[in-house]
Parts: sequence; C-alpha cells; structure tokens
Amino acid sequence: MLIVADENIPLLDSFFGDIGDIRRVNGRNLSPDQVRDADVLLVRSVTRVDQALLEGSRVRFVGTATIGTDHIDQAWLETQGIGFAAAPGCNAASVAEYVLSMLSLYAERRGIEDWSTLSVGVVGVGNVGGELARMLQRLNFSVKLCDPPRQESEPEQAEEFVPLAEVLECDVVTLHTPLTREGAHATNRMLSERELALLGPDQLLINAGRGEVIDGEALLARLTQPDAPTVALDVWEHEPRINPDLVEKVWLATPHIAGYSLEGKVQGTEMVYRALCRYLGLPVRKKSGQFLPEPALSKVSFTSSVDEDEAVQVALRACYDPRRDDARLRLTMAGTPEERAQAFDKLRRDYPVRRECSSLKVQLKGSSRSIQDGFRAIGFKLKI
Ligand SMILES: NC(=O)C1=CN([C@@H]2O[C@H](COP(=O)(O)OP(=O)(O)OC[C@H]3O[C@@H](n4cnc5c(N)ncnc54)[C@H](O)[C@@H]3O)[C@@H](O)[C@H]2O)C=CC1
Ligand SMILES: O=C(O)C(=O)[C@H](O)COP(=O)(O)O
Repeated sequence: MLIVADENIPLLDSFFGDIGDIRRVNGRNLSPDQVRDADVLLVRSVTRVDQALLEGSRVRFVGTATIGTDHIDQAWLETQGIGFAAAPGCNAASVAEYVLSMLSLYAERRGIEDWSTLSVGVVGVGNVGGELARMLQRLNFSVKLCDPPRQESEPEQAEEFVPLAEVLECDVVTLHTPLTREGAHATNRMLSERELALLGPDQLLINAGRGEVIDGEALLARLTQPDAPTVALDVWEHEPRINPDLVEKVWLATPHIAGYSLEGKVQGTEMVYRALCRYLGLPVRKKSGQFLPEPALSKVSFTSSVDEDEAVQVALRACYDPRRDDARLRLTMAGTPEERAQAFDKLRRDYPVRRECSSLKVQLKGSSRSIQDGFRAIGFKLKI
C-alpha cells in the first residue's frame, strides 16, 4: 500500500510505517502526478484536495491531520466513495493557550492589573471556542458566546448565545469559526467594513480561525484610522502570500501556528491513524502519548506569597509566549513576495517544539484553593 503524506505531518513512520510505504511530499505544491499511484493520501491544511488533484488516482482514503476541513472537497470525495477523516479538536488546547497568552499580554499592555476584568467574546463555540470559553469561565472572566448554527440546532441552550453585534462590544473578540462560503451562516468575510467599524481603540480583535473570515482590505483600512482596535492575527488571507502592510499594522502577527503545540500536532496524526485503521479494519496499536518526549521545562514552583493571577500568567507564558513568533514573522517581511511566501512556510515547517500547559507540573507551596483552580483551569498538573 502506498501512503502519500505531507512531510510536515509528525511521526509518519511511527504511526504508519507498518501499514504501508510512505512517500513524503511538500503539501503546498502537490500535483496529480505525485498522488496518482497512492492508495492513501494524508495532508495538512495547505493542500487543496479535490477532483483536480485526485481524479484518475488510486486514492481510496484521505486524512487531514488538522481541525479545519475547508481545503477538502468532501462532497466530491463522497461521490467517489473515497473515505475521509479529519482530526477534530486535536489542537484545541493549543489554540486556547495562544488566546490566553494574548489576553495576558494585552492586559499588561493596557496596564490592567486583573486580566479577568476583560470581557471576552468568543465567536464560534465548537471544540476550540468551547474549550477556550470553559477556561475563561473558570478563570472568572465574563464571557459572551456567539454561534448562530449552535443557537439554532440546540434550542435548549439558545439563551447561552448572543448575536455577533453584542459580542463585538466585548473588550476582546476572538474568532474560532471554520471558513464557510455558503449557507445562512457563511463565515467568509464575516467581519467586514461594517463590523470592523463597531470596534474601538479599547478593544482587541483576535483571529485564530481562518484568514478569510475577516475582509483583509477592510481591516487594513480600519487599522489606518486613529480610533482603530488592537488586532492579533494568526491566520491570513492568501497564505502564504500574506499582506506585509497588514503585518505592519497588526499588534501581534503569527504565521498560522496557534495550533502548533507538539501535543496538538501529534494528536492530529494519531486521530488520522485511528481513522485509517478503522477504514482498513486494522487494530489500533499506537497512541500519541507513547511518542511525546519529556518537555524541556517540566516543573515550576511558586511560593505561598505569590499573587494568584501573576503566577498563572507566568506559567502560561513560560509554556507559550506569542511575541517570539511575532518577531520571527516580522523578520521575514523585507524580502520579495516570493521570498516572503517561502519564509512563511519555512517558519511553519521549522517550528520549534512547543508544549502545552498540561506538560508542566506546577508546585504550589501553601497555596489557596482559588489559585489551584486557576492553574487547573488551563490544564496545568498540580503538585501541592
Ligand atoms: N489557527 C490555527 O492554528 C487553527 C485554526 N483552526 C480553525 O478554527 C476553526 C474552528 O475549530 P473548531 O472549534 O475545532 O471547529 P468546530 O467545528 O468544533 O467549531 C466551529 C464552531 O463554529 C460555529 N460557527 C459556524 N459558523 C459560524 C458563524 N457564522 N458564526 C459563529 N459561529 C459559527 C459552528 O457552529 C461550530 O460550533 C477550524 O475550522 C479551523 O479553521 C483550528 C485549529 C488550529
Ligand atoms: O488544525 C487546523 O485546522 C489548523 O489550522 C492547523 O493547525 C494548521 O496547520 P497546517 O495544517 O497548516 O500545518
């Protein structure tokens, strides 16, 4: 069996080596010739999988080691009887930690002592937005949720949700919707000139969903106005050819890595492996946990005199501080458009190992119940 796989999927040999021969490819430029003789195709978000790529090939199963599926023409795969699996929720904790770190940095930037006084609006309350909202609620933030599809399909929960306009009044608005182009709740350019005009200078807008959910031109125009909001973007229109003018105007700019914790990536591989085993009728023998190395930073300890919020944020930023990714991306902005696009992909391909908060043991000497709850909310392991 031939498995053609994106070279950026980690642990390909460990998970798939005894299922078939693996051919590693650059997912960004995959051509029909490279997949024609494959039985299985494993991709990440940068490969468009559709009729143009697969027609006439032997491929019977497609897996994407990602949460997002907007790069896959699932309807066409179904018409061809080609099996398909994604990795829902694999990197949800990673994205939630990215947003929490943003909140911590934003509170510091604004001189806000207690970060939980920021109100947070979550748009798209699925695996990522739901996990984030749970963490925020446990950390005592006031949280508003916007998810019209869920509001409609879960009438018993309907009062949990508010309209987009109400969420846009929060101090922080964070986007976690899929990219959809059709239907009553299509998200393509969901935030355009009109919505961006509702945001003011004391607000932070974060996009960690898909770039096209915000109209990039409208955002750039808004950011040139004196009363513009602060903006943090992890995802961009036209990746990897992102707009350098937008990077310049954005507060923190990262190259689509919010979900790039090692745990998130390896769980993505594992979920696709499990789905392929099911498809082929093979036993599932491997788990992501067996391949995760000891983290470089495995323990931190705090004394009893520590301030609760400060301790949680110190530990959070020790695990992930988006300013490093922002600095790396900005360094690539000087080149030609082609050099910039290559550099964007290189930053993602050579991404340093980043571990989730759950990999860090926190020792708290003589700590209060509420400080323990704060750490637990983000998934740290506690040693009391
Ligand atoms: N920046 C990054 O590295 C990552 C980005 N993502 C993106 O985040 C997206 C969300 O991920 P999950 O939460 O796992 O997906 P999910 O499918 O579990 O949840 C998405 C939620 O968005 C809601 N939604 C759809 N249209 C909406 C609209 N118009 N307004 C408000 N809510 C709407 C859905 O009802 C659903 O509850 C993915 O589709 C992917 O595009 C995911 C992982 C990493
Ligand atoms: O899981 C998703 O959805 C994402 O956005 C991924 O984190 C993106 O990673 P790549 O597939 O582009 O490596």
